[in-house]
Amino acid sequence: RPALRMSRSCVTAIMPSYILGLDVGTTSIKAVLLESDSKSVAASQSLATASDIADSNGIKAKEQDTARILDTLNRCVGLLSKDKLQHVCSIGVSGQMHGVLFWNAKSGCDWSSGNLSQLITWQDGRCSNSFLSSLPKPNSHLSVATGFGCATIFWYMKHRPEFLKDFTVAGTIQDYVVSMLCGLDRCLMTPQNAASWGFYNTSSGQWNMDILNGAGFPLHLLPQCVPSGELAGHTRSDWHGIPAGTPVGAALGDFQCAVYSCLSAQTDAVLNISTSAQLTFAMPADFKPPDSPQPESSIAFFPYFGSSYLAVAASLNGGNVLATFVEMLTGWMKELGVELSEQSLYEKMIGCALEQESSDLTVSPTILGERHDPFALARVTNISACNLSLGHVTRALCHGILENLASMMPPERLRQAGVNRIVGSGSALARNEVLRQEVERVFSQSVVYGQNADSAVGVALVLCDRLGSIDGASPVVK
Ligand SMILES: Nc1ncnc2c1ncn2[C@@H]1O[C@H](COP(=O)(O)OP(=O)(O)O)[C@@H](O)[C@H]1O
Ligand SMILES: O=C(CO)[C@@H](O)[C@H](O)[C@H](O)[C@H](O)COP(=O)(O)O
Repeated sequence: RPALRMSRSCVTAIMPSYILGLDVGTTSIKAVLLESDSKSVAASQSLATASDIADSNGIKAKEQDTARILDTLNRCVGLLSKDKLQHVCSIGVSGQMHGVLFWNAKSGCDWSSGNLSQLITWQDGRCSNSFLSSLPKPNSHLSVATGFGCATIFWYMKHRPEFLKDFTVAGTIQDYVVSMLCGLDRCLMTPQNAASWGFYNTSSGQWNMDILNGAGFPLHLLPQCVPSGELAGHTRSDWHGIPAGTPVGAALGDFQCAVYSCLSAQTDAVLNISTSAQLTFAMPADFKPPDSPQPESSIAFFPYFGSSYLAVAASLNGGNVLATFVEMLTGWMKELGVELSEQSLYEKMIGCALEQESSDLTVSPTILGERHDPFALARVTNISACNLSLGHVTRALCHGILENLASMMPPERLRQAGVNRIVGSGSALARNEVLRQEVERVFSQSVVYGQNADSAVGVALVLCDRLGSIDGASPVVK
């Protein structure tokens, strides 16, 4: 619905305004334009970043090429209509949690600045269990796992201290994007992302300064926290036609934003499957997390907005399991001298598995282990001569992904929490009918699929609901 709206310094013609929602995912960038009055999606684009870097040092590193991510982000936004971009009234950014990249404030505020590290992602495996147990115990209800920002920084302190000396700022990839857009000389981080780094107390809203200081941690690399849903600043220059001075929200977690895009009732749970997978429900408003970490629990309590929490089974093994299978097939076919695009492989796999309604092949698909059980790697059992077709294997993989999630968050646990419906989100689920069938098979609750349910839409909705589209909403930091 077009509206007469105040725009920066003048009253402009009747023209809808939009909120740009960006999600920097592990596999792809998503960009949506949300019409701010109707809250409907006016346009969306998605591009794979193809940014994974091979682990050349054998340390189980999982890094991504930051320059490629940023280039993909710029290309993705560039695919949206220029006309609409000129009417963007605020920008929200979400992205993959837990990971860390480093930059230099002095050379910063420039997309192409030289002194920028690669992104060490949530899938990184360099922090062994013995290394993690050598770290101080956090004052938080969340335990620290490999791939968490603070654990990664501790790893650099021990193994490559000289590396850290080159950088003055650290943050998640989505924090970096916000810093660049606003020209910030430091990193502002919301509790959603801070909690995902470890050594952050969600009740007090503070980093574990004393504990970290006592362990010699470089405190200057800790971002400054701002509440989830607040502004971080304004764009410092024109960006793809979006005028300078446009308000930008402090970056949020992709998981919370996916939930925000489709959680409408206390009796709903949200199942998001993208590269990873999360099954979550909202805790009652008066819920307080436990005092200390529970590393063996498959359910964690992550901060949502204000003082509310989400109970989540955050599986490290979601769409990436299928992506790894596709990669394996591609590698084998290459060795055999056959070529088939990724897209056709997915189509054929899904097609074959739809024909194969069930399989007695059993796949436990935890190729990355799980945070509560890092040593339980994937297994294939019950192999017979009759269950090795592409249909059987794909069906068993998809079933295994859902069985694993259900073992982390059993249907009975959902029932006890009053959940009677599961809302599906995420593009791995949206693009894979076999996964959807398996959700419906494994969980007894009814299942619906959110339209436009993903993090980019969620973060745009947050901006829409929390800040309105009124120009000049005051930022936390100017
Ligand atoms: N052509 C395809 N058909 C079906 N599923 C796909 C296809 N391409 C990728 N996927 C799935 O989507 C997942 C990535 O989803 P995406 O939403 O892009 O992730 P993220 O939000 O983590 O960046 C992959 O891990 C894979 O399982
Ligand atoms: O692990 C958690 C929460 O602990 C996840 O919810 C978190 O979003 C993910 O680890 C990463 O952010 C990756 O998300 P995605 O790229 O799979 O969408």
